[in-house]
Amino acid sequence: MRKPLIAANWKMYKTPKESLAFLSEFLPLVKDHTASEIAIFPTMSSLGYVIEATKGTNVTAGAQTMHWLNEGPYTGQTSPTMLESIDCTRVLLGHSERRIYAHETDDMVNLKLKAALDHDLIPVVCVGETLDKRQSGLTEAVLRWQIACALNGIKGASCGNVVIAYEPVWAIGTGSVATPEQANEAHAIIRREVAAHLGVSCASGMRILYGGSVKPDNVASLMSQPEIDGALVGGASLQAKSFVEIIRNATAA
Ligand SMILES: O=C(CO)COP(=O)(O)O
Repeated sequence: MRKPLIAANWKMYKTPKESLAFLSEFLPLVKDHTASEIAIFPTMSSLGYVIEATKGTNVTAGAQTMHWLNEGPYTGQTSPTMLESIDCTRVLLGHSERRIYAHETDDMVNLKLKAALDHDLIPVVCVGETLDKRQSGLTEAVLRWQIACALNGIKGASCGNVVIAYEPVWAIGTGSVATPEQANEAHAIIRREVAAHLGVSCASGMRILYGGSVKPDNVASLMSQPEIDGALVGGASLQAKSFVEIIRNATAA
C-alpha cells in the first residue's frame, strides 16, 4: 500500500516571514492528519526557517533543487551536504521550470538523483511532456526517455524512497489539468519504465505524484485513479486554506 504524499511547491513565492505566517495558520489545521504525508518545498531563503518551524510536526520540508557536488566554485548553487546540515530531508529534482529556465538536462537530473540517494535525501524526480510532444503522439517516448535517463546507473536496492512526479508541462500554471484518465495512463507508463530499470517490486512500491493545476475541486478525481499516489501542487498551495482543502479532499474518499 502506497501512502499518499501531498506536496507544496512554492516556486519563487514567499519571503521567510510569509512562509512562517503560512505555517502558523496551516500547521494547526493539519496536525491530526494521518492519511497522507505532507511536504513543503519553499524557496532556499525560507527553507531553514520552514525546517525549524515544522520540527516535531507531521509536515516535512525540502529544497526545490540542488547541485550534485558537495562544494566547489558554483555561484548560486546549494549542495547536498549543505541541505543535510540544516536537517533538510527532501529535494525536488528536474522540475520543468528548472529544465526550461536553468537548462537542466536529463544527465544533470541523473547526477542529482545519485547525489540525493548518497545523502539520504528523499528525491522527487519531475518528468513530463510539453504540449507539442503530446500533440505529436510522443508522450510515452518522452516519459520513458526521461525516466530511463534519470535512473541510469541506479540500483533497485536504493530505490526505496524515490518519488516521481508526473507534471505535464502544458498543465503547469495553466488551469488545464490533465484528465484523471490521461494522468493515470501516464503514471502507468512511468511505473512500467521504472519496473524495467529497477524491478517490479521497487516500481510497485514507488509513489508517483501528479502535478499541474491541482485544485481543491479536482484532486479527488485524480486521486481516485489507481496509479496516482499524491499531488505536487503549485499555485493552489500558496494559501493555507486551499492547500488544506487539497490535503483533505485527496484522501476523503
Ligand atoms: O509545477 C507545479 C508543481 O511543481 C504545478 O504548478 P501549478 O499547480 O501552479 O499548476
